[in-house]
Amino acid sequence: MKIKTANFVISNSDVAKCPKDRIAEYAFIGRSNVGKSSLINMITERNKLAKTSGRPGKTQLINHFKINNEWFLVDLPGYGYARVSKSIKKTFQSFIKKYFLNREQLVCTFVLIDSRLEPQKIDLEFMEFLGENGIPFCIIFTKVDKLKLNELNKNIQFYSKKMTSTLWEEMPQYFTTSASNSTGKKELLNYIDQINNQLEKS
Ligand SMILES: Nc1nc2c(ncn2[C@@H]2O[C@H](COP(=O)(O)OP(=O)(O)OP(=O)(O)O)[C@@H](O)[C@H]2O)c(=O)[nH]1
Repeated sequence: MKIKTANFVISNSDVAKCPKDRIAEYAFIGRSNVGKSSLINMITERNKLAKTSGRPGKTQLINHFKINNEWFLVDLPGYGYARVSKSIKKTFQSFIKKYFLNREQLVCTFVLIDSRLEPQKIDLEFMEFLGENGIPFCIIFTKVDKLKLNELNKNIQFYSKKMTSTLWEEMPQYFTTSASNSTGKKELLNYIDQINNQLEKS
């Protein structure tokens, strides 16, 4: 898929105020600082579509971007940012939960995981929440340029073992990406394209 247009539509914290268009929606979420904004900019080839910084926790709203006038890319707040207050955390969690439980247009959620880290409780719990509620998701292992290939494979294997030894029958579909060298861009966009084509036919 070639990204021809990528337009910011709206930011808010209320799922009822999200765009009404009945087009496929793909959400991106992960722990603060996982590289979500960088990934969004990499796949859309826009330097500043999503705001990046070394400071974790800037994305605090549900941000809708319309891609090629065909689908929505949604940039969600990072979870697990320790420096926000407990009450802010609670509000985050409740509006994010509402988004997932109520957004009918959502066809796939991409859960971003830093490829260098061991499985984190907060990510596993979040995927559990998605699974329990029948919300389809894939994993994206980010920042793979920071690892050697054998280290990356080892980490993914470890992740897969952890998931399949708990709640999951198999490792969910996953992608490996780097915003530094565009690894994974084609695969991710092809995957979205494939789903969009299937939806168009059905
Ligand atoms: N080496 C490398 N660094 C990356 C990559 N992606 C992001 N980074 C760096 O990681 C830091 C966080 O990146 P962001 O894209 O702002 O992360 P975010 O997940 O949007 O952050 P929040 O707003 O906290 O949700 C920045 O310093 C980026 O330059 C990557 O693929 N490779």
